[in-house]
Amino acid sequence: MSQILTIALSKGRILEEAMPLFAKAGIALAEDPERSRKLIIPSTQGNIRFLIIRASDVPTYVSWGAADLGIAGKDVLLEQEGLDLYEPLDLRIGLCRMSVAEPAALAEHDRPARWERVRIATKYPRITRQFFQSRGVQTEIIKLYGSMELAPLVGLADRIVDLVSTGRTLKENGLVEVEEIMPISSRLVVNRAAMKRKQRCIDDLILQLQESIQP
Ligand SMILES: Nc1ncnc2c1ncn2[C@@H]1O[C@H](COP(=O)(O)OP(=O)(O)OP(=O)(O)O)[C@@H](O)[C@H]1O
Ligand SMILES: O=P(O)(O)OC[C@H]1O[C@H](OP(=O)(O)OP(=O)(O)O)[C@H](O)[C@@H]1O
Repeated sequence: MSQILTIALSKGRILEEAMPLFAKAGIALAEDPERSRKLIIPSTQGNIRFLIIRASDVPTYVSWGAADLGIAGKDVLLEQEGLDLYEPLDLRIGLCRMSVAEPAALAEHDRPARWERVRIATKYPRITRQFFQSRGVQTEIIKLYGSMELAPLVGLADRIVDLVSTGRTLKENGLVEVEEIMPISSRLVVNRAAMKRKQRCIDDLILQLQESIQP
């Protein structure tokens, strides 16, 4: 008898981009989570169910074993301390990059190689601290939960660290990307105990998803 697998993911872009991968593996959600208010959604394939949660909560559910697997951005995974998750697959969805950006006027005469002290607004204080520390730059970090692009426009910070994809959000707010910190994509993460207890089901799912990933 096959065991039940619980997969945690977030609504919005991850759900949108992950659904075609699951569909290629023969797995579909029984209800559309963008319409339903249900937080546990069964799949059409009996032994898999989905938990619909905030993107930044996915690692928590998986590391405590409340979900066996999850899909989370590398940004979210790197930002949370002390995670012990197995990360078997880069799903190559949610593709973007983590970058430092600043007002175009500042960028005209700014020299990133000469930064000594910067004031940065970001949702990612840990990644930001590590990046600037590795370059010997002192940071004052202002933690925000969204709309980082606003901060330099109203004097809350000189610069931001945020995700960039098309660059449209930066452009429409008069900001430019000055340094790329790292490329970002979403990963399949697995609870370590579940990996042992439900090894066959999880291995099968990993293999199926691997075949669905765009080269
Ligand atoms: N513009 C983008 N293009 C591509 N991928 C992105 C983009 N912005 C974010 N992502 C990726 O998608 C993931 C989920 O982003 P989403 O915007 O759905 O959630 P969120 O609002 O950041 O999370 P939370 O609700 O927990 O604050 C991010 O962690 C990141 O890996
Ligand atoms: O380069 P672009 O294609 O414009 O994408 C970048 C934007 O996407 C993300 O925000 P998102 O749309 O997820 O909004 P939120 O994080 O504030 O929910 C990110 O925080 C940027 O603001």
